[in-house]
Amino acid sequence: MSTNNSVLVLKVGGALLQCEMGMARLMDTAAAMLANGQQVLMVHGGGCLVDEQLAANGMETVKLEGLRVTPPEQMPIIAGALAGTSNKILQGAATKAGIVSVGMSLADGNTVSAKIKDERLGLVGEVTPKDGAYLKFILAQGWMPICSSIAMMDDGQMLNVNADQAATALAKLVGGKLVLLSDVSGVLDGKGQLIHSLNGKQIADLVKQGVIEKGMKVKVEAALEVAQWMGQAVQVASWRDASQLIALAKGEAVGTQIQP
Ligand SMILES: Nc1ncnc2c1ncn2[C@@H]1O[C@H](COP(=O)(O)OP(=O)(O)O)[C@@H](O)[C@H]1O
Ligand SMILES: CC(=O)N[C@@H](CCC(=O)OP(=O)(O)O)C(=O)O
Repeated sequence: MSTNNSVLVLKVGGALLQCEMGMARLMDTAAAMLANGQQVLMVHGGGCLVDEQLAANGMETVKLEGLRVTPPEQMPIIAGALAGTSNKILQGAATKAGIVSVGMSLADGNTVSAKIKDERLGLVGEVTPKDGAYLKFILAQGWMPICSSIAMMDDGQMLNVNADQAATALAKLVGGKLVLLSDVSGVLDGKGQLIHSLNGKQIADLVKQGVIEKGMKVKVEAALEVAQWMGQAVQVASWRDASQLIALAKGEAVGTQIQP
């Protein structure tokens, strides 16, 4: 496949949305990149907002290996929290930083194909790249797409997709460079120290040892899939760390490099 490094796919985790300063710093970084002619596609989660909204509606949160079990009655709340609240909070921060953005979801523009991932997870989706025309149009204007991880099947059924897996499909679609930004500085070892580089075998070992678990397991596996597809490292880093953002803007390696 051809790799086009001109698009930077930045995935941000939900905890960012609860940190005004983190959002402002990240959006200022993105604004500077855009001003430099760098195309930026932002993909976001919002797991903690979903947890809050479900609790406020008297509903329970159940996760299986980092993925939210999504019964049909929870789907409207989850879609509201991700495609609604989370998406618009980020769009607000982007607008404040002077970025022209397009708030969207995986359901827009024929961008991905979506199907049920595993019946045990309910309305959880698995997405594959379909048509990049809509995203490429937005990017070509110098605008920044801000994409939530709500997808739709051909019959109109909404699906809840893990946002790291959403970013994987979009990075493949645009042949972009993927950076997964979380609330931790990267993948940490059993002593809480940053691991600078990981390959597939090392990831499998750390998962087996229980050092990499839950959301981080989903994240590193998503990163590995893209690293192998692109033939280049995918970075897992932090939106919290101002120095990582500065390094990122310079194109330097930050956080943990997930090697193909
Ligand atoms: N080895 C590990 N290194 C770092 N974080 C880990 C590790 N194992 C599990 N985690 C957990 O994974 C979380 C990041 O995954 P997740 O909550 O899905 O992030 P995000 O919402 O940013 O996508 C960390 O905050 C941490 O609690
Ligand atoms: C299926 C599944 O687990 N969907 C996730 C989507 C949001 C997400 O991934 O948010 P973070 O990036 O903040 O973790 C969820 O419902 O929490």
